[in-house]
Amino acid sequence: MWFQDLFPPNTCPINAKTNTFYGIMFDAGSTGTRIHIYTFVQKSPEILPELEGEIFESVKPGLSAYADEPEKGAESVKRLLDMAIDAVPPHLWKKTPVVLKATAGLRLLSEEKAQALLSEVKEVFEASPFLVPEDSVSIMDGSYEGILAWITVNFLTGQLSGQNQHTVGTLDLGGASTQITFLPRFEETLKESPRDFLTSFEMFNSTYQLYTHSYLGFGLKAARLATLGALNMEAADGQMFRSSCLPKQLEAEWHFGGVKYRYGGNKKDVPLWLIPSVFVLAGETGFKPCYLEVLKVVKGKLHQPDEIRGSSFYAFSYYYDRAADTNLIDYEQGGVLEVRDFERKAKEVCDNMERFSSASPFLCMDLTYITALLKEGFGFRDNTLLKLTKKVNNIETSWTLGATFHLLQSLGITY
Ligand SMILES: Nc1nc2c(ncn2[C@@H]2O[C@H](COP(=O)(O)OP(=O)(O)O)[C@@H](O)[C@H]2O)c(=O)[nH]1
Ligand SMILES: [Ca+2]
Repeated sequence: MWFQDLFPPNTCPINAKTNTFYGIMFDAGSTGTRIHIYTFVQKSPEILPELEGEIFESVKPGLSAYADEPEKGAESVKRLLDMAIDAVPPHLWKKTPVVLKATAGLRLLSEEKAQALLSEVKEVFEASPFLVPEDSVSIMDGSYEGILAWITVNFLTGQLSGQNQHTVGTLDLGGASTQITFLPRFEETLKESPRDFLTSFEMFNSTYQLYTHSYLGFGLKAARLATLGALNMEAADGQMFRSSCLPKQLEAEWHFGGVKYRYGGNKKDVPLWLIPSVFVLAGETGFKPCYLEVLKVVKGKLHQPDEIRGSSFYAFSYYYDRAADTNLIDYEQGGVLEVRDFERKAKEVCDNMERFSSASPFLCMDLTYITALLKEGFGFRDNTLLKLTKKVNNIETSWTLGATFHLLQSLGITY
């Protein structure tokens, strides 16, 4: 506006009562890249800034799909960044930090390919009018992914302010990795957990000692490959991977992380050695044989803290998507489920694959994996409650908000 050039931002009439500022956080996930543009309002210097709103947009595929053409990957980031040019008022561009953090997709690429992608993105940031902090483009450590998602959910549900803090644990199921995070209440948990599963984190003038772990290769899409016996096969082209979790007659192709995979159902005339599990017979499909196949991916591979068996958790990303796809929850509202609801739905889908064939051919495998991950992986009880949420107060439940708070704090923009 005309008068903005006449006044410094803080004394500008439009900002006379409050101080508005922005933060731009990119989530470079394994299945897509997303921009979150947050608006904060600082009403007075003594109190914490309030989150006023979020602009969110996403593109597919994720950066890791551009492993061999990093400039194209950076272009997808640039298109999203152009949205921020429109969203943030020009006089605040220079004060608005922009950061990208990549998760499991880039963790699984070679160091060289991942670095090429990151440096192309850095160039896009440096050519923009925004504040580019040091280390603005990086691969995030898995434990931060869990901590920051926990901060987001507990901030949005009001558990990080005031005296009576009843924090909730969080479960995130991505394409390539999965995270579990909670604040232990019992001494036993602290004693029995591997040291690198426990971490101290400071936020909003409090220190939280959290249990968190990120399991690389245990995201929903990586688990599909593991079930098919195709994980970490760089040259999978040509080979056919079969599973009793897929419709019997299916034969198709799938691209993930820049590799092409051929996969199909467990047909009767398939040679025995092509079937992934010794417990599964040729021609067999359905929940029982599928569960056996999936079980070998998770059983004995995850730490099971006793404390979580009876507590309830917030769950999002693919937990949410698959529950919504099968009408276990409302797509917009989310809902509360028990672990056994995923098992019931997995049985229904796997034992009637023809009926669900119009949905994704992986629906049976995905629901069975989620069931096995929750029960045999983390050791949850059948009646453990899961609160499935996509948004709280219209803000995405993503680690990106926690990361933005952390960023603003480290830049001294908030404290
Ligand atoms: N509600 C919501 N879901 C998200 C957001 N970002 C990613 N997801 C979900 O995350 C899942 C994909 O995981 P992704 O981040 O690509 O893989 P990762 O790198 O293994 O974490 C899908 O279920 C997405 O719907 C977000 O900001 N909001
Ligand atoms: Ca993710």
